[in-house]
Amino acid sequence: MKRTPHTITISGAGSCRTPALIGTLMQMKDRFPVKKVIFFDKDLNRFGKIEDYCRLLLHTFSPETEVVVTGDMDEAYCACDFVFCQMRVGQNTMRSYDEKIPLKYGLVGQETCGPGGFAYGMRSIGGMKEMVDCVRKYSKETWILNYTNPAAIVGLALDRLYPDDHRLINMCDQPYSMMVSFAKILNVDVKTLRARYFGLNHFGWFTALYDTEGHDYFDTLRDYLMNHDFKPYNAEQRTKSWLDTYLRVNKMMNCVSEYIPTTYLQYYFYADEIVKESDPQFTRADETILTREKEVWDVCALARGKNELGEIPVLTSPVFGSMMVEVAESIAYDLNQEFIVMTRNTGLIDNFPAEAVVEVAGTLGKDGVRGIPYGPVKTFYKGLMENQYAYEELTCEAWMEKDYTKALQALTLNRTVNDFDKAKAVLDDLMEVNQDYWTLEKRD
Ligand SMILES: NC(=O)c1ccc[n+]([C@@H]2O[C@H](COP(=O)([O-])OP(=O)(O)OC[C@H]3O[C@@H](n4cnc5c(N)ncnc54)[C@H](O)[C@@H]3O)[C@@H](O)[C@H]2O)c1
Ligand SMILES: O=P(O)(O)OC[C@H]1O[C@H](O[C@H]2[C@H](O)[C@@H](O)[C@@H](O)O[C@@H]2CO)[C@H](O)[C@@H](O)[C@@H]1O
Ligand SMILES: [Mn+2]
Repeated sequence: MKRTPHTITISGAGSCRTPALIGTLMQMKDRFPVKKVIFFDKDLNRFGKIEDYCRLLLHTFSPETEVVVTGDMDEAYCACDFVFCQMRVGQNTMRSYDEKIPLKYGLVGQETCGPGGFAYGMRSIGGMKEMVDCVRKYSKETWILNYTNPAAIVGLALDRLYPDDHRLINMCDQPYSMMVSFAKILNVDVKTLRARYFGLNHFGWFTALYDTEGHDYFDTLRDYLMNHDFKPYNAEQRTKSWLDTYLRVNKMMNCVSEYIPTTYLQYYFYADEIVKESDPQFTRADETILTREKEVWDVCALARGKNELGEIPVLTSPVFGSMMVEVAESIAYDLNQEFIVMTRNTGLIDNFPAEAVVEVAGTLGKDGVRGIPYGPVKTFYKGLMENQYAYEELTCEAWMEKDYTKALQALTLNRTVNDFDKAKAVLDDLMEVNQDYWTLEKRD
């Protein structure tokens, strides 16, 4: 049966992931056809680096698709079926501060974890609220598929701000990416793999892995990871920093091996070691500018002024882009495909607060996310999650109430910090450089 085509708005269209997202959308155009693509960014100069390439891909593979480029929020959000949201509020300039300021105090400097994730979260909540308010001014029907980070903070804040909005969905590609890597190790088709998983975003564990025929792969995979380096599915394209990030999954499993931890848990278990290995003058923000951004922009430059694709490569994204399109497809055509999803807990993890936003296996369909009940989690994991959830909750409350004390409490609770004085020092520095994005008031 022919599938109804949809109108999508890409928010944060200037992202260096957009060209590969469009390439993937074109690869999957029969599964999720698009009648109109609206590219929206607050910085159209940045989108300008990739605009000709994106237009050329759409023109080549789906000439019937209408293309709109706009810097006007109302035009972007007034009439779309789906928003694919991938904004980076503050762009790479602010990512760089997020990563470098904590390192000054011997603290983890990371995009989504620790003080950097806190500062980024405080920026993202504002940008996301502005977007959701604008979309909802026009329609309650539009699906908002959010990938903006830190998804844990953004997801929790949006759940608190829009508690009845089941068309507002937050996703992370990290569990998906790990499953693609597991499939490669096991030499099986990832489409046949199903997982059981629990945690918070960027703070979770795989606890089961089997295929649609019921073959259980978990013990085989665990044994493999106890004895072999964990490499991402696309190791040859990864920088050393990402390869090291995957290797610490082995390291974590050499201590506690009953489950498979997601990569970013390492920032909470090996904070000191990671800080020692970090260069405070050159962090991941610098690396992405010199690698991914440059490579993408170089390919896109080949399309400037061209009417035909010819030998210009079609960028695709087997994780970030594929997941986005599969999520939209599953919702649009009510396929109820399984993903690792973020959702309000409401008893899915039955010994964890009902109002937390957790990450578990679940399905996506016309009614939104349906989490699969997990059951209780064991004390070690529950303790870690409770601590992390308290940090996330205080971060959201600090933003909503502009409360300095709550921000300080949040940072002190964060396992990568754990020290009042360091928390205060890093908070004061972050607050200073984030003045245009968020403010806090001292009330004592
Ligand atoms: N959920 C996940 O697992 C996952 C995976 C990868 C990336 N991400 C996130 O996706 C986003 C994009 O990442 P990237 O590295 O490709 O970003 P990028 O820095 O290349 O591009 C982000 C774009 O967002 C734009 N932007 C900033 N504020 C905006 C706003 N209010 N409205 C619309 N656009 C705005 C910027 O101008 C920029 O062009 C980030 O938030 C990143 O953390 C999430
Ligand atoms: O440092 P970056 O910008 O390269 O990546 C930050 C993102 O990292 C995670 O996504 C990874 C994923 O874990 C990895 O396996 C692979 O597929 O690439 C993804 C990045 O494209 C994380 O989930 C994201 O939230 C981060 O933004
Ligand atoms: Mn993620």
